[in-house]
Amino acid sequence: MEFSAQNSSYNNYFSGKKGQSLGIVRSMNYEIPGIFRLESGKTLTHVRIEYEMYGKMNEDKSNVILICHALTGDAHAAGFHEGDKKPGWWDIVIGPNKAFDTEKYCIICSNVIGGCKGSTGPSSINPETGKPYGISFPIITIADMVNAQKKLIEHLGVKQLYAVAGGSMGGMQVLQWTVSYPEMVKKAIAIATTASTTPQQIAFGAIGRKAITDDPKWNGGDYYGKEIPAQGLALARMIGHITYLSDASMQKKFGRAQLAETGQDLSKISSETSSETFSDSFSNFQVESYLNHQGDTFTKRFDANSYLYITKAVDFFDLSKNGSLIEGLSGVKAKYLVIAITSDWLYPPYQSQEIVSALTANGVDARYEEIRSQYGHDAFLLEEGQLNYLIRSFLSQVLVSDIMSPNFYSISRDETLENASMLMVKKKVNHLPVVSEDGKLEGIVTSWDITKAVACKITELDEIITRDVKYVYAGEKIEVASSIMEDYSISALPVIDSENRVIGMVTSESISALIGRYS
Ligand SMILES: CC(=O)SCCNC(=O)CCNC(=O)[C@H](O)C(C)(C)COP(=O)(O)OP(=O)(O)OC[C@H]1O[C@@H](n2cnc3c(N)ncnc32)[C@H](O)[C@@H]1OP(=O)(O)O
Ligand SMILES: N[C@@H](CCO)C(=O)O
Repeated sequence: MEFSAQNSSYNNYFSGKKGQSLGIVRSMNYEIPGIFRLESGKTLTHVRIEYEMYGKMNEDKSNVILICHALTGDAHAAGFHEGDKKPGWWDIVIGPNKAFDTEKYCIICSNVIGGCKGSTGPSSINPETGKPYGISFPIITIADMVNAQKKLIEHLGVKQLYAVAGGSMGGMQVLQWTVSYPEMVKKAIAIATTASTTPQQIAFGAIGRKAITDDPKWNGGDYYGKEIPAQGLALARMIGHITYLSDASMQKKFGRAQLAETGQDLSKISSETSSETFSDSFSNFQVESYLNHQGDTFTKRFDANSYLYITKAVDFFDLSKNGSLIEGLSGVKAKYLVIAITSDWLYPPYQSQEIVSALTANGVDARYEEIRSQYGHDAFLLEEGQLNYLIRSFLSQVLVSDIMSPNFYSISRDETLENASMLMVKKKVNHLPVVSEDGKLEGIVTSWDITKAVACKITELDEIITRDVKYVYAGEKIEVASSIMEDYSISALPVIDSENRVIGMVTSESISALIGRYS
C-alpha cells in the first residue's frame, strides 16, 4: 500500500547489485510411488512430477522456497535450457542476487499435475490402457496439485518450506498449501490471485473451453497422434490473453495501428476481399495480428485437454467454508505477503484485500501491497523492479517469533533466591522472567542480579527483581528486539502476548546466529 515507484528503497534496488542469470538449468522428474488419491476419490498410479531446482539446500533444508506456476506455466521458472533464447517464465525474480536469491535459497518449481510439461496429465499414457488418457483423465483440483507437490517436497527430505510463492493460479496453490499443510509453510507470497474463483473468472474459462470442445478436431478429447484442435485452442488463448492485459496496455502497445499492407485503405480491403481472404482482410489491426500470434504460438506449446482440466481446477477453487473465508483460512499459520496489481481486472485488488482481511481476522500476520502497473494481470510476470523489491523485503524480514525460544524457564516472585540461582545453573540460563500464577510478566532476574545479591548479602528474591522489565511482542521485527537490547545493554528479552503473558525468550545469541543464516 505504501509502495511508490519513487520510493527510495525501490530505487536502491536498482543502484545495488543487479541480479544475474542462472545460466543453463535442467529439468528433473520424480514418480510418486504407489497410488495417488485425488480429492474426487479417484486414483492415479505412476504419477510423474517434472521439476527444476536452483541453488543449494542448506544442511537442515530450511532454506527451500517452492514456486508455483500459473495456468499455462511449467517447471522451467528460471535460467536457460540448452539452446533456448528465452529464459524461464520468472527469471526476472529468480537467480543470484534477485529476490528469490539462489545464493541464499534453494528454489524448486514443479509442473502441476494435469499439465502437459512433463507432469502427469491428460496427454500422458494411461498405464492401464497403454494409450493417452484424454478425457478419461480424472478431474483434478488445486488441492490435488498441492498434494502432488507435497509428495515431491517430502521425497526431497524437506520438512518445512521457508516460503511458497506464485501468481494467479500459482497464488491459489500458495493459499491451498497454507490451508492444507499449515505447519509446512513459514512464509507465503500470493500475487494477483483470489481465494474463491468469481463468476466472471469462471465465465472466461467457460468460453475458452467451449472454443476447444466445439472444434471438430477436438474429437471428444481423442486427437493424440492426429491433428490437434488448434483453432479452438488458439481461440481459447486469444480470449484468455485479452484478460491478462489492460485497456491501457493495449492502447500503449497498439493504439489503433493497422498492418502496413492494408492501412486505412477501405476500398482496397473491399475490392480484394474474397471468401478465401475474408479472414485476413478483416484482421487488419495490429491488435488482431498480435492476438493471432499469441493464439498460434500457444498451440505449439500447450495441450488442449490440459487447458480444459486446469481451467476447470481453477473454477472449482474456493477456500471459503460455510460461506466464510475467515473460517476457510482459520488454520493458516504462515506469514503472508499478498500482492495485487492496480490494473488487473481479471483478479482485481479487492480479491487480494479480501484474503488479507480474512487472514488478519484470524490473527495471521498478513501484509497487503500493490504493484502499480498498466500491464494488467500479467504484470506479475513483467514488473521486475517492484516484484524484486516487495518479495526481497518480505523474505528477508525476520520477526521475533521466527527466532524466539518457546521453551523457556520462569520463576514466581515467592520463590527463594537460592532456588532461582539453582534453576539458572541447572538450566544454563542467565535470565529468568518472573511471572504471576497466570503466566503474566512481573519482572526479570538475571545471573548478574544474583551475583550482586550474594555480594550484598541480600537473601530475598523479591528484593532483586527488576520490575521495569523490557519486553517485545512476537510479531515485532527482529530489529526492534535488537535495538532494545543495545539501548539498555541487555542480552535477553521476554516475549509477551497481548495479555502480557510470557510466551518465549529472545536472546542476543539467537539474533547473532541470524547473521550466518540470512546474510
Ligand atoms: C505464468 C506462468 O507460470 S508461465 C506462463 C507465462 N507465459 C505466457 O503466458 C506466455 C505468453 N504470454 C505472454 O507473452 C505475455 O504477454 C508475457 C507477459 C509473458 C509477455 O509480455 P510482453 O513481454 O509484454 O510481450 P508481448 O505481450 O508484447 O508479446 C510479445 C510477442 O508478441 C509478438 N507481437 C507483438 N506485437 C505484435 C503484432 N502487432 N503482431 C503480431 N505479433 C506481435 C512479438 O513478436 C512477441 O512474439 P514472441 O513471444 O513469439 O517472441
Ligand atoms: N499468462 C499467464 C497468466 C495466466 O493467469 C499464463 O498463461 O499462465
